[in-house]
Amino acid sequence: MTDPRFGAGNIGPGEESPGPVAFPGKKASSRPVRRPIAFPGKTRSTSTPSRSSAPAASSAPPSSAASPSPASPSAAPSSAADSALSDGVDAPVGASPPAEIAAVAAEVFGDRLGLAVDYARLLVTDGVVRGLIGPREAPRIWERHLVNCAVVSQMIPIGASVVDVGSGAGLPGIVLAVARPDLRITLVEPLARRTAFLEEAVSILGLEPAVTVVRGRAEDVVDGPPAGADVVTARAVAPLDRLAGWCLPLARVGGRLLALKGATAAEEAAEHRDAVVALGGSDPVLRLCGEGLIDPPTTVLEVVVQSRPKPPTRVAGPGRDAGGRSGGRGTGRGRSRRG
Ligand SMILES: C[S@@+](CC[C@H](N)C(=O)[O-])C[C@H]1O[C@@H](n2cnc3c(N)ncnc32)[C@H](O)[C@@H]1O
Repeated sequence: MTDPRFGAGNIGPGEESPGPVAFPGKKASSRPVRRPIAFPGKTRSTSTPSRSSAPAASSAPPSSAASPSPASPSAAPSSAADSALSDGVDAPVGASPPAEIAAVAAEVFGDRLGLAVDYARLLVTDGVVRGLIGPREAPRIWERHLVNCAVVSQMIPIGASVVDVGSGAGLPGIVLAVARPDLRITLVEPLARRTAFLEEAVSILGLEPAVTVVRGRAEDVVDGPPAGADVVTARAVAPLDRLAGWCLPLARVGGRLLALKGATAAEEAAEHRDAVVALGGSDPVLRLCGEGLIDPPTTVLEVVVQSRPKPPTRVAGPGRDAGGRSGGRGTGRGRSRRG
């Protein structure tokens, strides 16, 4: 079944090679790029909220905390953006999409824009207060984080199961869950302080039961519920070789790792190609997401699982058993780790 929001060209999770998924009103723009890419300087100005008061300092829940209220499905994107922008004048910096990115935010989040606003508000209030997001990120939360992550949704088939490794404050996992209610998403994060925030965010935003939070390291949860995923995502977690060692075992054969990378992605792909292939992955392919929407587009290294990867190598040491496990069976709930 296809979701009209993401274009008729989308395929089901059982198929091997995903066609790019179009955003409403956009033709699909993801394409393989096998050479290093020159990244142009940003032409969009970093976001200056059109309305703001003081820097985020409140831990107040979002306006629609108990029952998120996405913009009306019938509303046109521009209407949704206008509605999101029409919060009270005391809205914290970054809570609403700044004017220069409002139309793009409306396009990528569609009728879930209101929910995205609720999540942005959580990030720039609680997320900043609790040290999960740097205060300097608040004014650019939409451009650098929310939209930047949401455009990766064009590479994820309808109804897919997704594991987001190293979610931190929910990037890209919660963003994808907000943009794509058809996905089943497991957020894997080892640090207690972060999983506490993730669990609260999932509850506040009403993302259950589609989103599950698992506390643990990716290499330790491989025998648990996240395994066998259609797609594994990771952003700013580790170099590609290490990431492949952790993430490929979490995906089914034919499933994919989507590693959100920066400007040196092509070099990283070349450097770690042999290690990735030795782990059972394909040649990494560099893809650009959100072309025509954001500048620069989001850079993703895509690795398809070709054969069942060997279990991750674990090193015995303090706090780890002979198999290298850091304890428990992966969910890690209840164990005390530095958060
Ligand atoms: C730099 S943060 C990035 C967080 C988020 N993905 C983002 O883009 O904002 C890296 C995250 O990876 C987590 N992490 C580190 N090693 C991990 C592992 N082996 N398995 C799962 N998560 C891990 C860290 O706890 C941290 O939350």
